[in-house]
Amino acid sequence: MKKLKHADHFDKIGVIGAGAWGTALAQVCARAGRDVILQARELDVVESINTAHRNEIYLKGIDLLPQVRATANLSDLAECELILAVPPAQHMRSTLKALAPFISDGVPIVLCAKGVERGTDALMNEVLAETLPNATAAVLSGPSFAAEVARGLPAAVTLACPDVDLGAQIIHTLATPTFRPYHSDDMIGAEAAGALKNVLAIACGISEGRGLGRNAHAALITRGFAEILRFAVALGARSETVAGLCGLGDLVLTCSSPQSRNMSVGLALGGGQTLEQALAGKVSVAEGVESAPAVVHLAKKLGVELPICEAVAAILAGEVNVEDTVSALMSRPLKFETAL
Ligand SMILES: NC(=O)C1=CN([C@@H]2O[C@H](COP(=O)(O)OP(=O)(O)OC[C@H]3O[C@@H](n4cnc5c(N)ncnc54)[C@H](O)[C@@H]3O)[C@@H](O)[C@H]2O)C=CC1
Ligand SMILES: O=C(CO)COP(=O)(O)O
Repeated sequence: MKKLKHADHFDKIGVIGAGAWGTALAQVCARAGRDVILQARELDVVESINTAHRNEIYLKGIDLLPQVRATANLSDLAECELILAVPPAQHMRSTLKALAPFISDGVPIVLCAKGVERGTDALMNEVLAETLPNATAAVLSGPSFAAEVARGLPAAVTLACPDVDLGAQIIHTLATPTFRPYHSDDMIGAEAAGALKNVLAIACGISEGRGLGRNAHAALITRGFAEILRFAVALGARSETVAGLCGLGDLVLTCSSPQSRNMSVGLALGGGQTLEQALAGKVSVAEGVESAPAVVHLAKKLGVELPICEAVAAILAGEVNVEDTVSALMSRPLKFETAL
């Protein structure tokens, strides 16, 4: 296999996964002047992007640049110098396995899913290490609703890559006047924060849907931030990462807008719907629903207490109701206000 030589930026970019975020990121690449190819599983998505320059299934009503080309074939990504992997977290393993025969040794893969794998409790970089051991990992995370990014509204995100030179190349590849990636070397912190904020957004949605008020909302965000910090640091991350865009930034965004799929699942649950009703008819993914049990399981292994995430997992599993959960959270032993 051919070894890649890194330049100042990458020109040929492959994006796997044409959901809302993969499509928006392909648009970012095109806007940055890169040669981008977007791989979709659904033939009607490929057709719609290549003919109407729209992804009407996952990113309705947004015009895409004609330079965003779609394909159903992973083999069309063979010449790409950089791959953005954007499937839902629970499908990252199968997606990377399917990609394996087509990519060059050592090709950098930017992991863009926010979640923890159920059954293994693996972060996405661990899934990558197991499926494509020769690939170089980076993580893209941060406050970035796909529709806003695709429209060209300003957004700033974290690009975490332990290889400083490679990280610099990736941010220069993706940066545009409206998309500003900041480089970090703390991949674990970015991944941990991205996975937990989705679970915490469900909690904020439940609170909002049940009419628990602004005080409860602020308390959930703040104590949720403490949970991210404990969890990330226990995994070996730095606390300053959690204070950045991929942590505090994304937590604030996702917990504050019904644009968030995770928050809207919470809103429905808080409003009295069952999980089945809340998810009915949705084509889009709410990662917190899938990741909550894995997050809680991994935290137990790490010896980290995550009362809010545990409460969300129990509500999602139908084990407890909202009222009893709120009472249980409020009657925990009183303590010093420390995050760690
Ligand atoms: N939508 C957003 O604003 C953002 C999403 N993300 C993250 O990006 C990841 C992907 O989310 P979205 O693009 O929003 O997805 P989406 O909810 O828009 O679409 C679902 C995606 O899942 C794919 N899919 C369904 N079954 C699959 C399977 N068996 N194997 C592989 N793929 C399958 C579909 O093809 C589609 O690409 C998630 O981890 C999400 O947290 C991150 C930042 C922003
Ligand atoms: O991760 C996101 C924004 O940064 C998108 O959040 P939702 O998946 O909850 O819509």
